[in-house]
Amino acid sequence: MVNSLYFSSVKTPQSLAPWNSLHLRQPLQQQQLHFSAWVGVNFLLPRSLSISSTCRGFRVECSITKTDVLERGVPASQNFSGGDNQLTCVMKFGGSSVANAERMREVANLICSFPNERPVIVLSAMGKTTNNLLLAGENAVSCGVINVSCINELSFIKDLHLRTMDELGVERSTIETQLEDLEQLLKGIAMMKELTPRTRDYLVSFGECMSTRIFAAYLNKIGVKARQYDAFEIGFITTDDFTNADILEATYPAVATKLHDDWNREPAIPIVTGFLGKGWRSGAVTTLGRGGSDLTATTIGKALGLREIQVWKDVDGVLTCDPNICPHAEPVPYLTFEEAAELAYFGAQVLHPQSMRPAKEGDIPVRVKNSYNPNAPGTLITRSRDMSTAVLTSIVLKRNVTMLDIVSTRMLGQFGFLAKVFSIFEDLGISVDVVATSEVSLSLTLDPSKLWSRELIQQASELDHVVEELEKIAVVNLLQHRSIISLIGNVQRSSLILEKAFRELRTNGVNVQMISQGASKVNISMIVNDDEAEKCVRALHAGFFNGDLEELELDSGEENGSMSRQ
Ligand SMILES: Nc1ncnc2c1ncn2[C@@H]1O[C@H](COP(=O)(O)OP(=O)(O)O)[C@@H](O)[C@H]1O
Ligand SMILES: N[C@@H](CC(=O)OP(=O)(O)O)C(=O)O
Repeated sequence: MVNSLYFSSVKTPQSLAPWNSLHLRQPLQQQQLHFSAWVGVNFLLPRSLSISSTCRGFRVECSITKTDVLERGVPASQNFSGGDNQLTCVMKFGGSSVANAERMREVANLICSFPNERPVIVLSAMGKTTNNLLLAGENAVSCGVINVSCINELSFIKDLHLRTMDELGVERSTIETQLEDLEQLLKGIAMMKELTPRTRDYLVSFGECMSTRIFAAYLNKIGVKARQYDAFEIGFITTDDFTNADILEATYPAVATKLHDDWNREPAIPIVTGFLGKGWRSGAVTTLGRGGSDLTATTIGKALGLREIQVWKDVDGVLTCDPNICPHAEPVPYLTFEEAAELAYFGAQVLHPQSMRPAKEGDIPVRVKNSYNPNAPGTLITRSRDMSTAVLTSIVLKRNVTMLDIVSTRMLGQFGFLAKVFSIFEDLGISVDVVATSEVSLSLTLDPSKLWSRELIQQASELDHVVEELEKIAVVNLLQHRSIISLIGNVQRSSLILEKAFRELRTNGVNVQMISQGASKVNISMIVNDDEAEKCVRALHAGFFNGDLEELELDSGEENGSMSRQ
């Protein structure tokens, strides 16, 4: 018996729109609206409904009236952005920006240096705390209960947080409960000799829960009114995919209502934990995948309909390449949501892969800035940009990818081959990154983040299972330790990009094993061996960003693309 429902997406005859956009942007033409929705948290009861189960949970078909939408739905985003005294932007500060007391002081000064902003602040865990929590958990599995308090990483985490509070003049009691609970949890892990993905998420949540409490206490101490929030308590509702959960639509109205109501009751800068959510079925703490605080920030931006989302990092914006591979990589001043999403998806650590989606849906500009160098202009990510002079924007490397070569055992002209292959991946719940096909053969790479969110043993057996299933219809070659090099740029200049890229790779004696031009038209992906990938990226970067593109352009006779719009 289902007695509480949330309508995550609303299907009108015209479009599929997020729930709060319906209030704001879609005129309600009809008296009766028909909905297709996921069951979630308590929100609204429909007039009629039918429920069927699907692979991801329940699917609900229902209808409610226009009056229900207007009277019982959440307030529209316009309520949050319209007033003179409302919240204006999100500022997200990553672990590197709040790594110690000095950094927290600088971030507080930075926030105060924008007196016209009324920001929502999203914080990650301090410095490398998430990594240390994970290591502490892994050590707890084998160290025995009595040795838990001696785990090095636990001592490091305690010292860092206690020292930070002392240096900031914040009461140690601010995170007393969290430190006690953390040690208790590690003892529990030691007792069980097991660290499940669910426990792992609860364990790492202590990082963000502590950093936000300390920072909010510090702001209050210096006279800036602030209020701390745990994301899982204010409506961040996710799937139950521990360690890599997806945000559900229920989040937007819930978060907007909570932050908006509290602000209106008594204005205080909200300090929200990044990275965390609450699984809708389990009710347990979930995480959004590594680097997930960016997604928290863009989700809040969309939920509240804010003017801008700022993500503050330790680099001068999105760069032409990972600076750890190419130290001379330069900031990219402008990107479209589409370019930024491809870049993040194909491995640029600077942005979380899913973080552009809410910003794009809400059409809210994202600014990537450097908290160590606030005067640097950073990168502005928007719906469209001038592409008239753009060739290549950035080069991205994704390592340790698994590639499959699949050749049909049937004759040429056999239909349904690709459909069969992809239905095997669908059944096994494995997503595919890059694909290249001919009529009887197919090369593809598997999304490592989805694969790696599972237990190692499970991963290996899943790969075996994939191969076993595919071998019923094809000859399969499993190739591991490959890398995807993605060239993100103006694909209206693709011939120029390819000509230049292959010239550089040939000069370096590299053989490309597969190539694919994304349908999104901003990405050309090439697969090479892991051990030659960095060399290739450096050669490509030198060729495109320090090289003589003009010389090539004169020969190419290609038309310049003008404006990219999604
Ligand atoms: N294309 C890129 N542009 C900028 N930074 C990149 C890029 N690729 C990788 N990085 C790395 O991403 C880091 C910033 O991301 P991240 O560590 O998640 O920041 P934060 O913890 O501050 O949110 C940089 O220090 C840099 O080493
Ligand atoms: N602390 C989490 C979430 C996060 O977003 O961190 P950062 O902003 O420092 O990348 C992590 O390390 O994954």
